[in-house]
Amino acid sequence: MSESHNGTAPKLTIEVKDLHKSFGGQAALRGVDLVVPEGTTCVLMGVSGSGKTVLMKHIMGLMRPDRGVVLVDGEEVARMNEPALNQMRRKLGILFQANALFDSLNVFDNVAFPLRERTQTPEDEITRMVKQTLEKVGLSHAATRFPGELSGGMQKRVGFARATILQPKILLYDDPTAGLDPLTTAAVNEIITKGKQQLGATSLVITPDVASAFGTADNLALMHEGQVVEYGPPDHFKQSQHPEVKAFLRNWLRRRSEQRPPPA
Ligand SMILES: Nc1ncnc2c1ncn2[C@@H]1O[C@H](COP(=O)(O)OP(=O)(O)OP(=O)(O)O)[C@@H](O)[C@H]1O
Repeated sequence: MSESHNGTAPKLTIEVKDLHKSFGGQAALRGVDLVVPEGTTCVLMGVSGSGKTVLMKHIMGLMRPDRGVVLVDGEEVARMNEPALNQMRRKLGILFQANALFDSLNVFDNVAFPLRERTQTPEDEITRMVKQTLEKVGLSHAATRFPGELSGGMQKRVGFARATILQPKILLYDDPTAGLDPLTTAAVNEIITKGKQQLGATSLVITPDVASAFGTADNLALMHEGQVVEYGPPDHFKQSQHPEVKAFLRNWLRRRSEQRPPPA
C-alpha cells in the first residue's frame, strides 16, 4: 500500500465535506457532507434532481466543486492533476446504468480490456485473471459470446467483472438495477454484496430501488435539494423521524402498492 501525501496510511474511504456546486446560478449541491467508511456500502437515495449524480461526478473527478472538498483514499480530488486523477481512477471500479460493454468484443475481451489498456500484464497472465474473474461471476461458459447475445443480467455481470478486474478498492454504481426484472435485480444486488465480500471494497451506490437499498446497504443517505439530510444504517433509517425521510418512504410504499397487481 502506498502512503498518502501527508504521510499517513491511505484510507480507502470516500469523504465529502461541505460540497457546493451551482450551474448558472442554480444550486445543485448545497453543502453535502458524507463519509463512506472503508469496506462499507453506502446507498444514496433521493428524488430526481436532488444531486446524486453530480455528487458522484465530483468523486470521480469529472466535476470541480465551487466550495468544499472530496477526499478519495485520503487525497483531495480537486487538487489532482491529470496523471494523479488517472491513478486515482484506477482505484475505482465504476458500474453505470448503461454497461458500456464493447459490442464488437466478446465477453473475454471486454473483461480483459482494462488489463490490456492500463497495465503491462502478459497475455498468459491476462488469460488466467480473466478466467478467474469470469468464474467468480458465474460466466465461464460465456467467454466467447458477444454482449448482444447475453441477457441484461449477464451483461451486468460482465460489466461487474470488467469493473473489478483491476481489483479496485472503491466501487461506484449509478442505478445498477435500472430496467431489470426482479430476478435480475436480485442477481445484481448479490453482485454488489459480493463486491464487498470478495474485494473488501468501499462502495457507493445510487439507486431508486429502495428495497435493494435496504438489502445491500451498511448505511443509507438521503439527498434532498442538494444536501444529505439523513444518514445511517437501514434500521435507523426506517425509524427516522426526519420529515423528508418519512415523505420519501411513504411515496415509495405508495408507488409500490400501485405497481402490485390487484389480488385475483
Ligand atoms: N452539467 C450540468 N449542467 C447544468 N445543470 C446540471 C448539470 N448536471 C446536473 N445539473 C442539474 O443539477 C441538479 C442535480 O442533478 P443530478 O443529475 O445530480 O440529479 P439526480 O439526483 O442524480 O437525479 P436523477 O435521479 O434523475 O438522476 C439538477 O437540477 C440538474 O438539472
